[in-house]
Amino acid sequence: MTGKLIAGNWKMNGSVSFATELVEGLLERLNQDAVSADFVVCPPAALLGTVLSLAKDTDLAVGGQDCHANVSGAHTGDTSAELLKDIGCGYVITGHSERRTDHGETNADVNAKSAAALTAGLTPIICIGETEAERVTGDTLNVIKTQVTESLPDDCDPDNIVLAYEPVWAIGTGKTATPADVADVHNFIRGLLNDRFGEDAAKKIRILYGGSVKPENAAELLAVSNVDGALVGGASLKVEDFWAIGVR
Ligand SMILES: O=C[C@H](O)COP(=O)(O)O
Repeated sequence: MTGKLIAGNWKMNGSVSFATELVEGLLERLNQDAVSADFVVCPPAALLGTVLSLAKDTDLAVGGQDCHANVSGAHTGDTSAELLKDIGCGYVITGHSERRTDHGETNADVNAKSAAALTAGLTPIICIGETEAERVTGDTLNVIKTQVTESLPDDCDPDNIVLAYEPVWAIGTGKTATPADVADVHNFIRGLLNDRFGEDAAKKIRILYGGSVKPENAAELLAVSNVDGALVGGASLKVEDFWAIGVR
């Protein structure tokens, strides 16, 4: 692990002109500022070609928002991890709560997709997080434990995975978990990773926080123990805001 990882998930937003302007803005800043954070953008699949051609041979990494667990085959509308790797991606988001909800993805699905990503040579950003109902009933840590246990592939290499803790109730709502809440969950996740991989290996795994991260709260959240970066939705669509989250 080096600096913080700031990942932008554009979700189903953007256009060719939007992507061009945003990526050019990021590259301009990457060229000018001394940056310790690593930046990755995850545009919709249809914009990957545009973004990859702009980001080629730069420090801006690019990722997909999902991949299929299979290498190829009759899976209309899906994209394999191999293809993402082939076109130049370095990352892929797996198990985002919107895919778990919209497409019924289970921990087993997320595990299989993450394994496919690793096999293809991509770094999966594996998303976990409790719903509001689970939080209210005090089940947060149980849910997190199950998700971490079941979503991470058996033989995954800690060097090549990223976790993202995103409380579902904080996504796109403007509600953010308090630094104390984030610390509790991130420290708990680190403990689970320590148990599974051993402390030396587990410390290589970056644990991102996601859920209404913006320039105004980024410094506080990124200063929390075991918060190694951010997975940013809405604020990643504005170059000034996305940049300000990672460079302060
Ligand atoms: O993947 C990103 C997260 O879902 C967070 O989205 P948000 O920053 O719009 O709350």
